Amino acid sequence: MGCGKTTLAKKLASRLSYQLLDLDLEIEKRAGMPIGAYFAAHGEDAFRLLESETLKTMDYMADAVIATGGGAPCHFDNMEWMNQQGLTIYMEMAPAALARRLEKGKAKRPLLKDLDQAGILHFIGQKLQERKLWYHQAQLIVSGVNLDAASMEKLIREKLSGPRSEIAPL
Ligand SMILES: Nc1ncnc2c1ncn2[C@@H]1O[C@H](COP(=O)(O)OP(=O)(O)O)[C@@H](O)[C@H]1O
Ligand SMILES: O=C(O)C1=C[C@@H](OP(=O)(O)O)[C@@H](O)[C@H](O)C1
Ligand SMILES: [Mg+2]
Repeated sequence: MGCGKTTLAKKLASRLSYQLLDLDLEIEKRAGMPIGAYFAAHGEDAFRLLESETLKTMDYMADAVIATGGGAPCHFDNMEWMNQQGLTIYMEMAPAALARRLEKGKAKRPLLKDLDQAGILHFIGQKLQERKLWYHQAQLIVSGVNLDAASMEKLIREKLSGPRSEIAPL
């Protein structure tokens, strides 16, 4: 949460003229309500089921940039599934930098909405620790700090032209 997936996916899709999808928006369309309301009405376990089902059944073109929510890779076999579909990227950032960015947007994130700044920092640190097992399965790991679409495109092209890449070039 907060590393800039939603923001950068939009810019990257526009730069590459690729389709853009944000898994959270697709979930909101299916649920007919914002994620915060879905969490409040049905709880996190139901959200994770809907998230996994949406991830695996939404229509997307071969040329697509897809931003997921930060928890999506860490439930069910979602990460393995994504790794079979395309190039997965983890935008890594330190907890303090994430917490600073998330203070403003916490109302939209049900897991953070009731926490103060110190609470967000603690929660993010704990989640990163729990989730790194999945995040480190990403095929490309980049720093999310000061990352713009041009730099991201360059990093992706370098990865795809690498000697052991099994993914078709852009
Ligand atoms: N490169 C960046 N530099 C500074 N702030 C950013 C950057 N990218 C995103 N943000 C801000 O950080 C917050 C989280 O961004 P968002 O794209 O929603 O992240 P995610 O989808 O990973 O949770 C937003 O307030 C956004 O404006
Ligand atoms: O990390 C998480 O568990 C979540 C991240 C959110 O997406 P972003 O990572 O885009 O904020 C959203 O899916 C939901 O609030 C849960
Ligand atoms: Mg997002």
